[in-house]
Amino acid sequence: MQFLEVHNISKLIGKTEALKKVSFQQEKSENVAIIGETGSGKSTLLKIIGGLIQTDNGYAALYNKKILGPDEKLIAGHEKIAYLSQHFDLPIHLRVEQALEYANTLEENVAKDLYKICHINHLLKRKTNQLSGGEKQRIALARLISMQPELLLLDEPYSNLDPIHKSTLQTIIQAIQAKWNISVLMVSHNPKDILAWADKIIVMQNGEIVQQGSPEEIYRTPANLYIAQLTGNYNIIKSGIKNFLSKITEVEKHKIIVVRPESFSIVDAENANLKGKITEVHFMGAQYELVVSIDQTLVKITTPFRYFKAGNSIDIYLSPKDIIYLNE
Ligand SMILES: Nc1ncnc2c1ncn2[C@@H]1O[C@H](COP(=O)(O)OP(=O)(O)OP(=O)(O)O)[C@@H](O)[C@H]1O
Repeated sequence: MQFLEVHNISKLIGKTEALKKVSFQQEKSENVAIIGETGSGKSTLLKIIGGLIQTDNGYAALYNKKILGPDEKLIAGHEKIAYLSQHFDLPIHLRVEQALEYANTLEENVAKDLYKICHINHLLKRKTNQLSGGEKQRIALARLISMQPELLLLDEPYSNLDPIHKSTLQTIIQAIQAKWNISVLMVSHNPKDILAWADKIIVMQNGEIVQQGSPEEIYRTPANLYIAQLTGNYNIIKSGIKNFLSKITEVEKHKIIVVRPESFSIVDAENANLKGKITEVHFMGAQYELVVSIDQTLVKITTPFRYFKAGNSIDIYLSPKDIIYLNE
Protein backbone atom coordinates (compact mmCIF):
# COMPACT_ATOMS: atom_id res chain seq x y z
CA MET A 1 0.00 0.00 0.00
CA GLN A 2 1.31 3.47 -0.89
CA PHE A 3 2.35 5.40 2.22
CA LEU A 4 1.91 8.98 0.95
CA GLU A 5 0.56 9.90 -2.45
CA VAL A 6 0.31 13.47 -3.70
CA HIS A 7 -1.70 13.57 -6.90
CA ASN A 8 -2.09 16.55 -9.23
CA ILE A 9 -2.46 19.15 -6.49
CA SER A 10 -3.19 22.71 -7.63
CA LYS A 11 -3.78 25.73 -5.44
CA LEU A 12 -4.54 29.34 -6.24
CA ILE A 13 -3.76 31.83 -3.45
CA GLY A 14 -5.09 35.26 -4.35
CA LYS A 15 -3.89 35.61 -7.93
CA THR A 16 -0.84 33.40 -7.42
CA GLU A 17 -0.79 29.85 -8.71
CA ALA A 18 0.99 28.61 -5.58
CA LEU A 19 0.87 24.96 -6.77
CA LYS A 20 0.40 23.61 -10.29
CA LYS A 21 -0.42 19.91 -10.69
CA VAL A 22 2.07 18.67 -8.13
CA SER A 23 2.45 14.88 -7.88
CA PHE A 24 4.90 12.68 -6.00
CA GLN A 25 5.01 9.64 -3.73
CA GLN A 26 6.76 8.83 -0.48
CA GLU A 27 7.38 5.34 0.86
CA LYS A 28 7.13 4.65 4.59
CA SER A 29 10.88 4.13 4.93
CA GLU A 30 11.93 7.12 2.79
CA ASN A 31 13.35 10.46 3.95
CA VAL A 32 12.02 13.02 1.49
CA ALA A 33 13.18 16.64 1.21
CA ILE A 34 11.49 19.44 -0.72
CA ILE A 35 13.79 22.24 -1.83
CA GLY A 36 13.11 25.38 -3.81
CA GLU A 37 13.55 29.13 -3.78
CA THR A 38 11.42 31.42 -1.61
CA GLY A 39 7.84 31.50 -2.84
CA SER A 40 8.11 28.27 -4.88
CA GLY A 41 5.20 26.70 -2.99
CA LYS A 42 6.95 24.44 -0.47
CA SER A 43 5.04 25.50 2.66
CA THR A 44 1.70 25.53 0.86
CA LEU A 45 2.32 21.95 -0.28
CA LEU A 46 3.30 20.83 3.24
CA LYS A 47 0.18 22.44 4.75
CA ILE A 48 -2.08 20.75 2.19
CA ILE A 49 -0.50 17.38 3.01
CA GLY A 50 -1.08 18.15 6.71
CA GLY A 51 -4.77 18.83 6.01
CA LEU A 52 -4.37 22.48 7.02
CA ILE A 53 -5.10 24.10 3.65
CA GLN A 54 -7.78 23.07 1.17
CA THR A 55 -6.66 22.06 -2.35
CA ASP A 56 -8.40 23.46 -5.43
CA ASN A 57 -7.68 20.31 -7.43
CA GLY A 58 -6.01 16.97 -6.80
CA TYR A 59 -5.51 15.24 -3.48
CA ALA A 60 -3.03 13.89 -0.96
CA ALA A 61 -3.62 10.41 0.48
CA LEU A 62 -2.08 8.48 3.37
CA TYR A 63 -2.32 4.68 2.97
CA ASN A 64 -4.67 5.26 0.01
CA LYS A 65 -7.09 7.29 2.15
CA LYS A 66 -7.65 10.89 1.12
CA ILE A 67 -6.38 13.51 3.57
CA LEU A 68 -9.31 15.83 4.18
CA GLY A 69 -8.85 19.60 4.00
CA PRO A 70 -10.18 22.09 6.56
CA ASP A 71 -13.40 22.62 4.54
CA GLU A 72 -14.19 18.92 4.83
CA LYS A 73 -13.84 18.41 8.58
CA LEU A 74 -14.61 20.09 11.88
CA ILE A 75 -11.04 20.42 13.17
CA ALA A 76 -8.30 20.99 10.61
CA GLY A 77 -5.44 18.49 10.51
CA HIS A 78 -4.91 14.74 10.32
CA GLU A 79 -4.40 12.63 13.45
CA LYS A 80 -1.50 10.66 11.95
CA ILE A 81 0.26 13.67 10.41
CA ALA A 82 2.19 16.21 12.50
CA TYR A 83 3.21 19.57 11.05
CA LEU A 84 6.00 21.59 12.68
CA SER A 85 5.72 25.00 11.12
CA GLN A 86 8.41 27.69 10.91
CA HIS A 87 6.23 29.68 13.34
CA PHE A 88 5.46 27.00 15.92
CA ASP A 89 3.39 28.06 18.92
CA LEU A 90 3.08 26.57 22.38
CA PRO A 91 0.04 27.13 24.60
CA ILE A 92 0.79 30.23 26.71
CA HIS A 93 0.55 30.66 30.53
CA LEU A 94 1.36 26.97 31.06
CA ARG A 95 4.38 25.19 32.40
CA VAL A 96 6.15 23.12 29.75
CA GLU A 97 5.16 19.85 31.47
CA GLN A 98 1.48 20.90 31.41
CA ALA A 99 1.65 21.82 27.71
CA LEU A 100 3.17 18.40 27.05
CA GLU A 101 0.74 16.48 29.29
CA TYR A 102 -2.34 17.86 27.51
CA ALA A 103 -1.14 16.53 24.17
CA ASN A 104 0.55 13.30 25.31
CA THR A 105 -0.87 9.91 24.30
CA LEU A 106 2.23 7.89 25.25
CA GLU A 107 2.76 5.75 28.38
CA GLU A 108 4.54 7.74 31.09
CA ASN A 109 7.91 5.96 30.74
CA VAL A 110 7.84 6.27 26.94
CA ALA A 111 7.02 9.99 27.23
CA LYS A 112 9.99 10.34 29.61
CA ASP A 113 12.24 8.73 26.99
CA LEU A 114 10.92 11.15 24.40
CA TYR A 115 11.63 14.20 26.59
CA LYS A 116 15.12 12.88 27.23
CA ILE A 117 15.76 12.31 23.50
CA CYS A 118 14.49 15.84 22.79
CA HIS A 119 16.79 17.35 25.49
CA ILE A 120 13.93 19.07 27.30
CA ASN A 121 13.92 17.41 30.75
CA HIS A 122 15.55 20.47 32.33
CA LEU A 123 12.85 22.73 30.87
CA LEU A 124 9.74 20.93 32.15
CA LYS A 125 9.09 23.29 35.10
CA ARG A 126 9.53 26.49 33.06
CA LYS A 127 6.67 28.60 31.71
CA THR A 128 6.26 28.34 27.95
CA ASN A 129 7.14 32.03 27.60
CA GLN A 130 10.50 31.53 29.38
CA LEU A 131 12.23 29.62 26.57
CA SER A 132 14.62 30.33 23.72
CA GLY A 133 13.48 29.77 20.13
CA GLY A 134 15.46 26.51 19.88
CA GLU A 135 14.05 25.23 23.21
CA LYS A 136 10.49 26.07 22.15
CA GLN A 137 11.07 24.22 18.89
CA ARG A 138 12.29 21.05 20.68
CA ILE A 139 9.28 21.16 23.00
CA ALA A 140 6.89 21.71 20.07
CA LEU A 141 8.52 18.71 18.38
CA ALA A 142 8.23 16.49 21.49
CA ARG A 143 4.57 17.56 21.81
CA LEU A 144 3.86 16.52 18.22
CA ILE A 145 5.67 13.19 18.57
CA SER A 146 3.80 12.42 21.81
CA MET A 147 0.61 12.36 19.68
CA GLN A 148 2.10 9.36 17.80
CA PRO A 149 2.02 10.54 14.19
CA GLU A 150 3.15 8.33 11.29
CA LEU A 151 4.29 11.25 9.16
CA LEU A 152 6.18 14.29 10.43
CA LEU A 153 6.19 17.40 8.23
CA LEU A 154 9.08 19.73 9.04
CA ASP A 155 9.04 23.22 7.52
CA GLU A 156 12.59 24.67 7.49
CA PRO A 157 13.42 23.19 10.92
CA TYR A 158 17.05 24.37 10.90
CA SER A 159 16.62 27.88 9.50
CA ASN A 160 16.98 29.83 12.77
CA LEU A 161 19.46 27.61 14.58
CA ASP A 162 23.19 28.06 15.18
CA PRO A 163 25.41 25.10 14.09
CA ILE A 164 25.45 23.54 17.60
CA HIS A 165 21.67 23.54 18.04
CA LYS A 166 21.20 22.49 14.44
CA SER A 167 23.40 19.45 14.98
CA THR A 168 21.47 18.62 18.21
CA LEU A 169 18.16 18.83 16.34
CA GLN A 170 19.48 16.64 13.50
CA THR A 171 20.45 13.97 16.05
CA ILE A 172 17.04 14.28 17.76
CA ILE A 173 15.15 13.87 14.47
CA GLN A 174 17.17 10.77 13.57
CA ALA A 175 16.65 9.27 17.03
CA ILE A 176 12.90 9.90 16.87
CA GLN A 177 12.66 8.35 13.41
CA ALA A 178 14.57 5.26 14.51
CA LYS A 179 12.68 4.75 17.79
CA TRP A 180 9.12 5.45 16.66
CA ASN A 181 9.36 4.57 12.94
CA ILE A 182 8.08 7.99 11.91
CA SER A 183 8.50 9.09 8.29
CA VAL A 184 9.71 12.61 7.68
CA LEU A 185 8.99 15.02 4.83
CA MET A 186 11.19 18.08 5.23
CA VAL A 187 11.28 21.46 3.52
CA SER A 188 14.65 23.14 3.38
CA HIS A 189 16.54 25.67 1.32
CA ASN A 190 20.00 24.57 2.46
CA PRO A 191 21.49 21.66 0.46
CA LYS A 192 23.95 20.92 3.28
CA ASP A 193 21.04 20.07 5.56
CA ILE A 194 19.42 17.52 3.29
CA LEU A 195 21.91 15.97 0.83
CA ALA A 196 23.23 13.46 3.39
CA TRP A 197 19.84 12.89 5.03
CA ALA A 198 17.38 12.52 2.16
CA ASP A 199 16.63 9.41 0.10
CA LYS A 200 14.70 11.54 -2.36
CA ILE A 201 14.77 15.25 -3.16
CA ILE A 202 11.90 17.08 -4.80
CA VAL A 203 12.80 20.42 -6.39
CA MET A 204 10.11 23.08 -6.74
CA GLN A 205 10.06 26.22 -8.86
CA ASN A 206 7.07 28.51 -9.37
CA GLY A 207 4.63 26.02 -7.86
CA GLU A 208 5.81 23.09 -9.98
CA ILE A 209 8.07 20.09 -9.41
CA VAL A 210 10.97 20.58 -11.81
CA GLN A 211 12.99 17.50 -10.80
CA GLN A 212 12.86 14.66 -8.33
CA GLY A 213 15.46 12.00 -7.64
CA SER A 214 18.17 10.82 -5.30
CA PRO A 215 20.50 13.49 -3.82
CA GLU A 216 23.31 12.29 -6.11
CA GLU A 217 21.13 12.49 -9.23
CA ILE A 218 19.94 15.98 -8.35
CA TYR A 219 23.47 17.18 -7.48
CA ARG A 220 25.37 15.53 -10.36
CA THR A 221 22.76 15.74 -13.12
CA PRO A 222 20.58 18.77 -12.34
CA ALA A 223 17.87 19.30 -14.97
CA ASN A 224 18.54 23.04 -15.25
CA LEU A 225 20.72 25.86 -13.96
CA TYR A 226 18.26 26.76 -11.17
CA ILE A 227 18.63 23.24 -9.72
CA ALA A 228 22.44 23.28 -10.10
CA GLN A 229 22.50 26.62 -8.23
CA LEU A 230 20.15 25.44 -5.48
CA THR A 231 22.07 22.29 -4.67
CA GLY A 232 25.64 23.57 -4.27
CA ASN A 233 28.53 25.70 -5.47
CA TYR A 234 29.10 25.79 -9.20
CA ASN A 235 31.06 27.39 -12.06
CA ILE A 236 29.44 28.44 -15.30
CA ILE A 237 32.10 27.85 -17.92
CA LYS A 238 32.55 30.70 -20.38
CA SER A 239 33.79 30.55 -23.97
CA GLY A 240 37.58 30.68 -23.26
CA ILE A 241 37.78 27.48 -21.25
CA LYS A 242 34.93 26.01 -23.33
CA ASN A 243 37.25 26.21 -26.36
CA PHE A 244 40.01 24.64 -24.30
CA LEU A 245 37.70 21.83 -23.16
CA SER A 246 36.77 21.07 -26.77
CA LYS A 247 40.39 19.89 -27.24
CA ILE A 248 39.90 17.37 -24.43
CA THR A 249 36.37 16.19 -25.05
CA GLU A 250 33.52 16.67 -27.48
CA VAL A 251 31.81 19.68 -25.92
CA GLU A 252 28.07 19.68 -26.56
CA LYS A 253 27.11 22.74 -28.58
CA HIS A 254 24.42 25.24 -27.50
CA LYS A 255 24.55 24.07 -23.91
CA ILE A 256 25.42 25.85 -20.70
CA ILE A 257 28.42 24.13 -19.13
CA VAL A 258 28.51 23.87 -15.35
CA VAL A 259 31.32 22.36 -13.27
CA ARG A 260 31.27 21.92 -9.50
CA PRO A 261 34.37 23.45 -7.80
CA GLU A 262 35.43 20.09 -6.34
CA SER A 263 35.43 18.45 -9.81
CA PHE A 264 38.72 20.14 -10.70
CA SER A 265 41.74 18.28 -9.29
CA ILE A 266 45.16 19.89 -8.95
CA VAL A 267 47.63 17.31 -10.29
CA ASP A 268 51.16 16.79 -11.68
CA ALA A 269 51.76 18.19 -15.17
CA GLU A 270 51.74 14.72 -16.80
CA ASN A 271 48.25 13.94 -15.51
CA ALA A 272 46.74 17.36 -16.30
CA ASN A 273 44.43 18.39 -19.11
CA LEU A 274 44.13 22.09 -18.13
CA LYS A 275 46.55 24.77 -16.96
CA GLY A 276 45.64 27.70 -14.74
CA LYS A 277 46.95 30.55 -12.61
CA ILE A 278 45.66 31.21 -9.09
CA THR A 279 44.39 34.77 -8.68
CA GLU A 280 42.85 34.52 -5.16
CA VAL A 281 42.90 32.12 -2.21
CA HIS A 282 39.96 32.05 0.26
CA PHE A 283 40.08 30.13 3.55
CA MET A 284 36.75 28.27 4.01
CA GLY A 285 37.43 26.23 7.17
CA ALA A 286 37.56 22.61 6.03
CA GLN A 287 38.93 23.63 2.65
CA TYR A 288 40.34 26.46 0.56
CA GLU A 289 38.59 28.03 -2.40
CA LEU A 290 40.98 29.06 -5.16
CA VAL A 291 39.96 31.48 -7.87
CA VAL A 292 41.85 30.27 -10.93
CA SER A 293 42.21 31.79 -14.37
CA ILE A 294 42.03 29.15 -17.12
CA ASP A 295 42.23 30.56 -20.62
CA GLN A 296 41.02 33.93 -19.29
CA THR A 297 37.96 32.38 -17.64
CA LEU A 298 37.85 32.58 -13.83
CA VAL A 299 36.72 29.40 -12.06
CA LYS A 300 36.45 28.42 -8.42
CA ILE A 301 38.32 25.28 -7.37
CA THR A 302 38.20 23.77 -3.88
CA THR A 303 41.12 21.99 -2.28
CA PRO A 304 41.94 20.76 1.24
CA PHE A 305 45.62 21.77 0.80
CA ARG A 306 46.91 24.97 2.36
CA TYR A 307 50.05 25.58 0.35
CA PHE A 308 48.58 27.35 -2.70
CA LYS A 309 49.24 31.09 -3.13
CA ALA A 310 47.90 33.75 -5.48
CA GLY A 311 50.21 33.93 -8.50
CA ASN A 312 51.02 30.15 -8.52
CA SER A 313 50.63 28.33 -11.84
CA ILE A 314 48.86 25.00 -11.44
CA ASP A 315 48.13 21.89 -13.49
CA ILE A 316 44.54 20.72 -13.37
CA TYR A 317 42.59 17.61 -14.33
CA LEU A 318 38.89 17.73 -15.14
CA SER A 319 37.18 14.47 -16.04
CA PRO A 320 34.75 14.84 -18.97
CA LYS A 321 32.29 12.85 -16.80
CA ASP A 322 32.13 15.78 -14.35
CA ILE A 323 31.02 18.31 -16.96
CA ILE A 324 27.33 19.14 -16.53
CA TYR A 325 25.53 20.17 -19.72
CA LEU A 326 22.36 22.20 -19.34
CA ASN A 327 19.93 23.60 -21.86
CA GLU A 328 20.31 27.30 -22.63
N1 LIG B 1 -1.58 34.10 2.57
C1 LIG B 1 -1.10 34.36 1.35
N2 LIG B 1 -1.57 35.41 0.63
C2 LIG B 1 -1.12 35.66 -0.61
N3 LIG B 1 -0.18 34.93 -1.23
C3 LIG B 1 0.35 33.89 -0.56
C4 LIG B 1 -0.08 33.55 0.77
N4 LIG B 1 0.61 32.46 1.15
C5 LIG B 1 1.44 32.14 0.14
N5 LIG B 1 1.27 33.00 -0.89
C6 LIG B 1 1.99 32.97 -2.18
O1 LIG B 1 1.99 31.62 -2.66
C7 LIG B 1 3.28 31.28 -3.21
C8 LIG B 1 3.84 30.07 -2.49
O2 LIG B 1 4.12 30.43 -1.13
P1 LIG B 1 4.81 29.41 -0.10
O3 LIG B 1 4.81 30.06 1.24
O4 LIG B 1 4.17 28.10 -0.23
O5 LIG B 1 6.30 29.35 -0.68
P2 LIG B 1 7.61 28.74 -0.01
O6 LIG B 1 8.32 28.01 -1.10
O7 LIG B 1 7.25 27.97 1.20
O8 LIG B 1 8.41 30.04 0.40
P3 LIG B 1 9.42 30.27 1.66
O9 LIG B 1 10.64 29.44 1.40
O10 LIG B 1 9.71 31.74 1.59
O11 LIG B 1 8.70 29.87 2.91
C9 LIG B 1 4.13 32.54 -3.09
O12 LIG B 1 4.11 33.21 -4.33
C10 LIG B 1 3.46 33.34 -2.01
O13 LIG B 1 3.65 34.73 -2.23
